Amino acid sequence: MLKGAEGRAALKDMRRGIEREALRIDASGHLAMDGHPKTLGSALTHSRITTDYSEALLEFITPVTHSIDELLTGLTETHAFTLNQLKGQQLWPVSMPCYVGDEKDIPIAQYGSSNSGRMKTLYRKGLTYRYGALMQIISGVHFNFSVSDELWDLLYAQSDKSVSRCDFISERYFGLIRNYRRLVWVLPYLFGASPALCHSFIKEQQTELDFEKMGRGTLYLPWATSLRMSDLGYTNKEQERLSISYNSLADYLKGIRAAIKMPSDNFANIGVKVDGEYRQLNANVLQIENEFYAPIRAKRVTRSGEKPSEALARAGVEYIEVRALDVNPFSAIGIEASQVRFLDLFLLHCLLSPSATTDSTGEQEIAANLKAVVLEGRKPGLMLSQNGEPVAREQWMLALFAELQQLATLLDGKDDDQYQLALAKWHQAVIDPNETLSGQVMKTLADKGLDHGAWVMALAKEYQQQLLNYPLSAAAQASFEAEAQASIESQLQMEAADRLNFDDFLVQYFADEPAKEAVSQ
Ligand SMILES: Nc1ncnc2c1ncn2[C@@H]1O[C@H](COP(=O)(O)OP(=O)(O)OP(=O)(O)O)[C@@H](O)[C@H]1O
Ligand SMILES: N[C@@H](CCC(=O)O)C(=O)O
Ligand SMILES: N[C@@H](CS)C(=O)O
Repeated sequence: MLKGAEGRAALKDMRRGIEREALRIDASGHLAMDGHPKTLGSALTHSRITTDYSEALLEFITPVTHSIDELLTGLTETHAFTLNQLKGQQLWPVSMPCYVGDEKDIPIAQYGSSNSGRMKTLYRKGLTYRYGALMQIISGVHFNFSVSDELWDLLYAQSDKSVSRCDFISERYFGLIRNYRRLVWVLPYLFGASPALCHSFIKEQQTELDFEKMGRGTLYLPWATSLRMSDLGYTNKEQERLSISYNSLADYLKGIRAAIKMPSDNFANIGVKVDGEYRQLNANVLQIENEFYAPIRAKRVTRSGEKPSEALARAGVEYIEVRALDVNPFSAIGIEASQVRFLDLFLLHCLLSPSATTDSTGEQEIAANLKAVVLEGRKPGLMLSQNGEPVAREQWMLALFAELQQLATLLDGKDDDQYQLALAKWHQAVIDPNETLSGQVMKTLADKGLDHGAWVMALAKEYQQQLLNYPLSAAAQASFEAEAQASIESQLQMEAADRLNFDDFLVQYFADEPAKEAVSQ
């Protein structure tokens, strides 16, 4: 049905958005200790330049677009504008942080005196008490994705229409999510780029991982792909007991709603308000839904004051957020076009393939496969488990790539080869693990005989030059300057408009909305 011109056009018209995080560092490679530069505008209200956990952890957000070129050009322009404002500071171009002095010195992001701004900073203070600042300055790239309305029309027309179009879309996005979770290990295998880290990252952490040492201060695991996605990285054990279901939007919302109300003894021991001072938003397993660190999220753009789950309950799933990407060290903007095209194919495959619901056995298999690939994904002959049966990593990937090849050929049609070229590039990594990003990182460190930190510093400098030389148009420059100014005005207006005191604001935010079932539009 999708092979005809109409189906092909409907498939091709995907929409994408990228969020890229990067630490600001000084010329010696140490974490920048100054505040978010005023010339970048307000981190609270700017639509494209904000901060994540730390005042030094920049986050660049692209507007949603159908065009891959526009997506990556927009991301590049944001990087170039920002580098021009950083007065010699650079961006740390890998996921795992380095050269952090005392963890207590890591500045959490500040968003001003408005209630929303204070809530964002308090949330981050809670994350600090719960997980430590070092984990929270790990950087990632998030890939946001949706398919066209035309594709939904075609798929819905083919369905039995037993549910509304809106509910049909939500359930199909959850089918995508379930297939993605069964295959999520493919992403750290291909794109994981944190097989090594600076010993300073481990210093206080207990780890049973038997790291090997390289140079003066580099620790690595010989076959690792993404330590960022390991227990040492941007994950947390406390959330494993949540067992949030992806079998339907309704089940998912039930799980999320329960989690933000589930008390945690560990986090209660921190205290919520001690001697009149807040330490965290509350003592639940999740302070807010953002704290659920899953490798993929169902999303809908929220209205002002709306929680992510309320937006989903109001009008169903609008897009999905892939959160399993390390920063690509071989790109000045943290991601390259061939990765975007692979992700298009991968996510379309997850959407269009049959998708069984998952039970606890399936969840265990998903977790075991991911852990194996994160810690030793490049190991020759690595065996994984598919529907309870042992399968070699290479064999599973070859079967997957054969299916993606059909999609690539269909999307390219007669007049293009971009998807087939992208797939062919990453197919090399299926055959030879050295062609994966983590394989290339290890090869680079070995060839250059460099410490991880020294290599990353050299990259940071190279990308600084590249981005400072980027020919930012006068119009783009003016647009960034105007938005920076407007965002500062907007923050001041928010601060002036607050009527509630902070305590009452938090009470209102967490007030029990009548449970809204997932509704048809
Ligand atoms: N329909 C859509 N399809 C694909 N991408 C979308 C769609 N709508 C929004 N996006 C993208 O999703 C991203 C949203 O990022 P943003 O940081 O603004 O929101 P968020 O992720 O919900 O916020 P936070 O990071 O604080 O949780 C943007 O890159 C945007 O372009
Ligand atoms: N820094 C986290 C993401 C932070 C967040 O939850 O947005 C990462 O490495 O993906
Ligand atoms: N973005 C991360 C760190 S602030 C979170 O929402 O938890």
